[in-house]
Amino acid sequence: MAGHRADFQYEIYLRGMTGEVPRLPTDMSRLEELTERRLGPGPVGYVAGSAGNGSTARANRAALDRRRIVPRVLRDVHERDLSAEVLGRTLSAPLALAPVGVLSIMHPEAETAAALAAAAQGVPFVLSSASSTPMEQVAEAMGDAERWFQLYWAKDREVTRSFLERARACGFAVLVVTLDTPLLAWRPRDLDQAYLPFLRGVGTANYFTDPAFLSGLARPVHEDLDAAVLRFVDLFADPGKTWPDLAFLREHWDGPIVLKGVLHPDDARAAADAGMDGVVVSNHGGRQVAGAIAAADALPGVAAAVGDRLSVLFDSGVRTGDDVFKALALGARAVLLGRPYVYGLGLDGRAGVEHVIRCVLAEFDLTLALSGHAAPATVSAADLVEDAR
Ligand SMILES: Cc1cc2nc3c(=O)[nH]c(=O)nc-3n(C[C@H](O)[C@H](O)[C@H](O)COP(=O)(O)O)c2cc1C
Ligand SMILES: O=C(O)C(=O)c1ccccc1
Repeated sequence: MAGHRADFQYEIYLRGMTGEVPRLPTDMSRLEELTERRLGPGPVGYVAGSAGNGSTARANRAALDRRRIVPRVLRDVHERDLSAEVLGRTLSAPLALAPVGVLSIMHPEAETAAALAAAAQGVPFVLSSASSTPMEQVAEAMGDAERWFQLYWAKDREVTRSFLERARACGFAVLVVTLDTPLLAWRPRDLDQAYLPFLRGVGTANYFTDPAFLSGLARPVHEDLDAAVLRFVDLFADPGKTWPDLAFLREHWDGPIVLKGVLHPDDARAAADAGMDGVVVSNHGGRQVAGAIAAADALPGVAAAVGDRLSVLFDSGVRTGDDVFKALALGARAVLLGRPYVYGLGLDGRAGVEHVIRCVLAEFDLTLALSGHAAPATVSAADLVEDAR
């Protein structure tokens, strides 16, 4: 078989023989602290911050840390295949980059740099509705590399319809509908600094280039930024939506649809009943409901309820390759990587994002092999124990 993701390890050691060491740490759980030190409070506070006193974000980590892998030995793990079947497609590894808005606050090349890194590493990129780069521009840079579009389901039907049309026309294959953010939660780190990027017109590029959005403005955006921002704030999300409204999305999107932010098995069953194709078990990285259940604690229940009907994806708290392994063992088919790649972007642009993806996948490949598996599909609940709380 051609190379393994784990070969990145030898590449690093080989380079070391000429005196070179990696520009960024190889322990992805160290990136947050480094980024905070290098980039200063405003933007990093927005990325690292979460809802309430941060207990949900901490619970996400604790729920993964509490699960321990029980490795098996003397199984043939010489040749490994990391590919994963998700939403009727084959991914090269059970990993994609999570939708994260306003990436220009981390790096001037923003979403384009992250998308190119994902494309180069062969993992799907999920572009946020709140991207700082118009979707057409990101799509063009990506060529035919796998890309998914995350929808913030707007109050205005015409804006939603227009986003879906644009996303389809520029080659986004999967629609990820985020349901846990009908309102922005109480986020003390942002409140204390009175800092929200899109109030300055950052992260609104898809809206400010959209004909349906622009038709509701009395004057062009460059003449009245405040009015444009107010229209964005008013319509970007809709707390009035209910389950029957999903029919509208099913009607206007003919590819797979994934509901992001599902934590209850009954909501997962309702997603399947509504003709959806997948769910992302996620609490938005602890940024929405303060005090919410840890995403990893919600995962087994959702997987048991719909794992045979839907592709179950997972995010919130994934930092390292062993976290990816644990998520698979708890029932996920694939994992979305969030903050770590955003820190990689802030620290070293596209190269930083590539570094993060390569580290996580190399570590995952090694964890898989060292635990006695040659492919993700054989990982199961039997590979984990749970520490007593
Ligand atoms: C700065 C930031 C912005 C985000 N923006 C979006 C977004 O626009 N749409 C969305 O669905 N999720 C968004 N998320 C949530 C991520 O998709 C993902 O659920 C979360 O980052 C997972 O938690 P983790 O990064 O702690 O692993 C955002 C997260 C962060 C940190
Ligand atoms: O900050 C977030 O978590 C988020 O999802 C978001 C919401 C609106 C605009 C940009 C990002």
